[in-house]
Parts: sequence; structure tokens; C-alpha cells
Amino acid sequence: MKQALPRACNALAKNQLYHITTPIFYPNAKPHLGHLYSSLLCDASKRWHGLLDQKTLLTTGTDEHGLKIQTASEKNGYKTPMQFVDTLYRDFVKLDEMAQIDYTRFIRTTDDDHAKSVQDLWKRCWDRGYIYKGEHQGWYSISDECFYPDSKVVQIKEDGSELSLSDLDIDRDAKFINTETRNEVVYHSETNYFFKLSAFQDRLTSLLEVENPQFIYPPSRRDQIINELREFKLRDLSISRPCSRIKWGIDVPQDPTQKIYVWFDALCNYITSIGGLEAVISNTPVRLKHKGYTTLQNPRDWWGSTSHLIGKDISKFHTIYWPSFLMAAGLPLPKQIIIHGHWLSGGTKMSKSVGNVVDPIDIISHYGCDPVRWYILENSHIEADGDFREERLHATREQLVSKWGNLLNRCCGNKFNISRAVETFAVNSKNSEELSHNFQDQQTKTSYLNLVTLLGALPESFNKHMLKLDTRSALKLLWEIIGEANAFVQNTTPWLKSGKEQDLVIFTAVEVVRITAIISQPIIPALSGDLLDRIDVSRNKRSLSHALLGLDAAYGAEANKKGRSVPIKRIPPRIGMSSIIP
Ligand SMILES: Nc1ncnc2c1ncn2[C@@H]1O[C@H](COP(=O)(O)OP(=O)(O)OP(=O)(O)O)[C@@H](O)[C@H]1O
Repeated sequence: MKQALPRACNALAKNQLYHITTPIFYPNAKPHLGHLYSSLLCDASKRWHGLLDQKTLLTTGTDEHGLKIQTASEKNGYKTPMQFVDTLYRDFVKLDEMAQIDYTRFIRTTDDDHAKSVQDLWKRCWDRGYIYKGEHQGWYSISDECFYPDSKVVQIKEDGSELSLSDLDIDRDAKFINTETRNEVVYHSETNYFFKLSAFQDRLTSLLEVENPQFIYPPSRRDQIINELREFKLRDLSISRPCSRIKWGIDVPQDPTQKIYVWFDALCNYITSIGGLEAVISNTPVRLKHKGYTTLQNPRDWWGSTSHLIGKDISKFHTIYWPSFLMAAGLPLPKQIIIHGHWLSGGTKMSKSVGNVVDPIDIISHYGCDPVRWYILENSHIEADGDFREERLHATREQLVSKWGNLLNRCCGNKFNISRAVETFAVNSKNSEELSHNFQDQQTKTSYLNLVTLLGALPESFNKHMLKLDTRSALKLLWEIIGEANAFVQNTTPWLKSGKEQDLVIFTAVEVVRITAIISQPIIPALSGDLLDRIDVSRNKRSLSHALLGLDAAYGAEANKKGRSVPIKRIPPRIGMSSIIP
């Protein structure tokens, strides 16, 4: 029989749709820890919503067009950019596989259906008068692939000092950088198509302030964008490049001399990945290029349930450009833009271009997928920047072994009988007050009742944190309860007890293992499964509705047999650990 979900979880579950997207990454070099972080947050969130019984999609992929790719491909001696991206995108797929990122589609912007989506979006914006042809001059960053206004450009003098453009003795041949990313910019003039971004200033402000203040999460990031909108006037945006300069891109419809500029192309991946523009407009079923080619019944409903998770480096493109493109095309907006902080290295953003990176494939190969997932999700906070410390990763792994593994091992000792304990107490477990009379001393009664209370509150508290993508606080709850359970076993010394008293200690402790393992499935999908296997929890009793005390009355049949291995063992740190922060 299907059990009900815990109360607060129930309120938003059942048949609801949840689509989360990672940014599509630029395959101009191998992925690093920062990319894994975005993908992991999406994956853990998608799996959590799945556990809440919602229908879920996770889309990710690579952004494969543009000058940076064209240049990197030439530099690396490839005959064509296509050959280059065909090679490099595989590293991103490999990372997803190693990190168990359970995506439904890995979209590449070189996919055929994507080109159609982008051109459809262009045509709709053009037909509605939001695209026009003009002359573009300004400060252009090759690295960032965008122009910067004069106010964000400074000249770098030979002694390293900076000169603002408003100063009169400016030397156009000198070196200039933009103050946002500090990448070099050059003065440049060319014919482009423009998007009328300036027409959206008021609509965006009203969207964020009045109509949908939840559109950007967390609120601190929304406030930053609102401030930017108040401070700076939006200028029309160049959205194409002459083919003479960029060969590697999607054609502008009806103008073979121009290619579509990367952001207009890249952002559209989110629409392609749920069936394309027409599907979203008509809301009719569409076959998807997802794993196993599924059919999506209501693409527009999915679109309304879509959250884009991104790093703060690309917030302007997602919170200003993207809603404007969609409004111009007369399309509905996605549900939310979620913005996270950065992993730093040497005090600056870990980045492919800078090269100050941690290779996630290396660390997963050594420490295993689940400890790395746990470490990243525990040592980050969506509103803050994080530092990678390999010694902390190793310590996290040790903690999984010594705290969780230890609790499990204790319950599985051959002096105990989990199966008997579960049979005796599961049915009656709601009467904890009454059951506490099995213990003689008051302190044991109190710690037993405390554990029961913590377990009862766990699913709802965990849920609240997961819905805010606050994985750090969610995981803290697990450590707290595992710590209490270990202390409970230590203090009650069940190996010196017998009968019901022993069984109640073991039942309570093993329930902590079972329930925490069910709840942590979205965080550590493989290890949680191994823990549940170790105590013989049936595969169809691992849903959130089973994550309460006593809701599985038949497990542990073989758990106390000798010779069964532990799911996670100690390993030494990596030789020459890469603590890249001094
Ligand atoms: N240091 C980081 N911390 C957290 N997320 C990151 C980090 N670097 C990249 N990302 C994720 O990847 C997205 C950007 O992808 P991109 O491929 O442009 O990465 P990048 O390393 O910044 O590349 P490049 O150096 O080539 O600009 C970010 O919005 C974020 O989702």
C-alpha cells in the first residue's frame, strides 16, 4: 500500500512538474569543480523533488558556438570547431556520469533541433519589431564575448595603475580592460543586428518588484539586479556578428552574412530542451530528444515549472537578457532563476580561462562519487563563495565512515538481531512514551525520546532546506541525528543488555540509519542505496513516505549475519593533495 508523504512535504508533491536546468557550459577546456557544483545542486534538487513524487526533468549541456570556441579550436590544431567540440563535450558528459548527474537531456547547441529553436525565436522577435540592423561600435571583450559601456572600461598603464575613460589623456592603443571581469577589451566597429533591450527596462523592474518578486532567488541577488536596473539604463544589445569575424554559429534567418551572437543562441537551449518554441506556444505533446525519447504532454506547463540554476557570473544574461527575449517573442517566462556563488581559488573565481582549477574527475576517482557530492553540498552555500580544501574532503569521507558507518556496524553486530527488533517495535513505535518504560534510568529514557522527536521532525525540516537549496543546513540535520544516535548506543551499551531493552536500542539506532539513508538518496545516491541494502530494506520501501519511525516493519533479515561487508571503508588522502588555497 502506498504511504502518505510527511505532512509539509505532501503540500507540494504529487503530479507537480519540476524542471531544473544547469547552465550550458563552454567546452573550451575541461570542466572543473565549479561546473560540478552547478550540476550537483541541480541533480540533488531534481532527485529531492522526485522523492516528493513530482515529475522531474533535468537538462544540461554545452554551449558550443562563438569566437572563443573558434579560436580555441584553431589554437589546438583542430581542422574544424565541430571536431574540437565533439572532443571536448565528452569531458562534460564523462563528469556527469562519474558524478551521477541524472540528466534527462544533455543538449549541445550544435544539435539540429536547437538551431531551429533559435531561428524561431529570432523570427518572432523580428516580426514583432524587436530586432533591427545597425552599426555597432564599442569596447569589446573577446574573452567575455560582449561589449562593455565606457563606464566599465579602464586603461591599464605600464606601472599597472588604472585610468578611467573620462580622463582626457587617453591613449587608444594602450591596454584596456573592463572592470566587471577584468578581461581585456578592444575598440571595435561593425554592422550588427540589435535587440531592443532598452524597451524592457520598466517591464523588467515591474516584473522583479511587483509582479513576481520570487522570479530571482535568493532575494539578495534579486535586489542586486533591481539596483542595477535603477542605476544603469539598458542599451540595445548587439545579437549578431559578421561572418567575416565569426564563422562558427547559427545563421541569422534571411541574412547569410551574419551569425547569431552566442547569448541569443545559448539561452534558447532551455526552450529547445523541452521541445522548442512551437511546442511551448501550442502546449501540445512533443517527442523529446531525452534519454529514451519520451513524450512531453504539456510543454508549456513544464516551461512554467522551469528553474534555471546559474552561477552569479552569468546573472545579467539570465535575469535581464533572457526574460526580455522571451517577452519580445510573446512567450511566457520560466518559473525562477536561481543564482549561486562561486568556488574560489587563490581568492578569485575558479575558471577555465584562468586555469586555477580543481579537476573533479581526479578527486572523484580517488575519493569516490558520493563523498565528493556530500563534501561539495555540505561546504557550500548558495549565497556565498566557497573554498576547496582537499583535507576537508578527506575528513568528510572519514566522517561518513566513522560516524554513519560506525552506527551501521554497531547495529549489524552479531550479538544483535535487527529483524527481531524491527518486528517487535515497528508497529508500536508511535507509542514512544510507553516504550520508553523499557529503559530503567531517566537519562536513557530522555535520550530515546529526544531521538524519536528528531527522527519525526527530520523529513519536514530536511524538505524545507532542500526547497531553498540550502544543502549545508540539510546535511547538518543528518549529522546531528547520527551523532545523537551514536551517543545513545554508546551510553546505553546494548551489548551488555538483553531482551526488549537491547532490542529497543537497536531498533531506534537502525531506524536512524534507515531513515537518514532514505532521506539522503538525492545527496549520495549510491552510498545511501548501499546502506539500505546492508540492512535489507526492500527496494520498494525507500520512498519519502517510508522515512518515518516504524513505517517499515520488515527489514534486516540477514543484517546480523557474519561476513557481510561495510558499504564504505577508510582510504588514505591523495598523495600531494591539491589544497590550492594557501
Ligand atoms: N568557480 C565557479 N564556481 C561555481 N560555479 C562555476 C564556477 N565556474 C563556472 N561555474 C559554473 O559554470 C557556469 C559558467 O560556465 P563556463 O563554462 O563559462 O565556466 P568558466 O570556468 O567560468 O569558463 P571560462 O573561464 O571559460 O569563462 C557558471 O555560471 C556556473 O554555473
